[in-house]
Amino acid sequence: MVAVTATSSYQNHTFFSNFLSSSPNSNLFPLHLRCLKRQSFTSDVTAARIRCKAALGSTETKLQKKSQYDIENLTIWLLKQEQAGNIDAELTIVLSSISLACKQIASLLQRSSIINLTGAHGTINIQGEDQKKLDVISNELFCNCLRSCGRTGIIASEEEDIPVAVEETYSGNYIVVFDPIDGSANIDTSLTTGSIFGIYGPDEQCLVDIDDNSTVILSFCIFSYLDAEEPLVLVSKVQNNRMPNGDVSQTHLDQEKQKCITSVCQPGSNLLAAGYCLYSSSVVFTLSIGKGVFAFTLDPSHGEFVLTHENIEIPKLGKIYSFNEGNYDLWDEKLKKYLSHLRLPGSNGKPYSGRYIGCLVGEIHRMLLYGGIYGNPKNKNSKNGNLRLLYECAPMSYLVEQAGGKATDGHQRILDIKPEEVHQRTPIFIGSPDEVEKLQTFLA
Ligand SMILES: O=C(COP(=O)(O)O)[C@@H](O)[C@H](O)[C@H](O)COP(=O)(O)O
Ligand SMILES: [Mg+2]
Ligand SMILES: [Mg+2]
Ligand SMILES: [Mg+2]
Repeated sequence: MVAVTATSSYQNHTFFSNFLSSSPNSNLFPLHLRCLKRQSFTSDVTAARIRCKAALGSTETKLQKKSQYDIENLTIWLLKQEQAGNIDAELTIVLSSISLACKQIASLLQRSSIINLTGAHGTINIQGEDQKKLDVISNELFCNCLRSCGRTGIIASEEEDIPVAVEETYSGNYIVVFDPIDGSANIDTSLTTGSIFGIYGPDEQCLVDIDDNSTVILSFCIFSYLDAEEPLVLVSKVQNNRMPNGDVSQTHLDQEKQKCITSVCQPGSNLLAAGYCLYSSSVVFTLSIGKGVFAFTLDPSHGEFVLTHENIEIPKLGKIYSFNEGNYDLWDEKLKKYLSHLRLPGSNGKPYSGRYIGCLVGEIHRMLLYGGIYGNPKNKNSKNGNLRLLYECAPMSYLVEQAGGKATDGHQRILDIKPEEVHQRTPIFIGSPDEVEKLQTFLA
């Protein structure tokens, strides 16, 4: 017998299915997976049967083959990965909550000019960028979904000054880093934008550091967000370090804050999963859990992410380069020579094509499918380029490597760099393996 209590949290179908699957009665899971499959497929299969019957007069042989009617949505895909032991139930829930946030953001972006969500929010983030309204709202949507799912301990976002701990009642183990809207300068012109995310497990070193007598895992921090009226002090599990009146000392809070930052600042090689959602003529949720790259396109008529790109492999070579050439005179000489080389006509009489969207997600999505190279190099005005290591470059490098590509800062693999700060920037060159190698010969 399973009892379900209503909560105020925003939950979707996968959260509920995982509630069932994490039930002590493990028999529920396969049964439930079968139910899910039936629910999702019944109407499509019925429609397929009717159409086949009309067209061919025979249904069976047609339906036994893999056809356009074989639809797999993100929920089913995640549950299958879970059943195969590739991810645990908790990570399934986290990923599902992120996909929910992305659907919400996609919907707002589509209507942004109509519902007054274009333009500036009037605030500046810690990196000195003017925040758009949708930078702020999308950040809240991400935070809300991650909090509601109850499986996230700490989040770090482009739009948050420091990592934020999820309050104890909702807290879980996973650490999620994200850029809620990538390419937000494109919002007001209805051009391509995206969201980027990466998921880490708890940092081992950090756990070892915690006092033995404390039961705290990752829910030790002090920050609040969203609808909380008062800053929440999340210390109830920290039994030690209390002052005589029961309060927690400022020094201790500072230490815990530092531990939160330490937990988040992991190299990309520790990522357990990463992905992006592209908001363009289609909305495409692209994901890796360390076993290849899969992309799911939002079917707006059903509100479902449907598997459309299975096991994406980046072409070894490509004929497109994406650099902001407005910075050309600010680059170093070796890089200029490389760009000049790309602009020379090749043996077929054609040079590389230059394409630049101004949105990392858009550049990477195109590159995963067509190949090529993207660069955001250091320049005379910006010694580390524009992009942030933790929630832009590392998740994208993880995806591109999973698809067979490469990512480097010019000297070392992006995934090997351990961030020292949450908003640290890094130069990046990323793309088809042979293209990145060629660039490295120019930079050597
Ligand atoms: O959109 C981006 C910045 O991210 P943001 O909107 O701040 O999340 C990047 O993806 C841009 O591609 C990049 O910053 C553009 O760099 P420049 O062309 O300005 O050098
Ligand atoms: Mg920004
Ligand atoms: Mg960005
Ligand atoms: Mg952003």
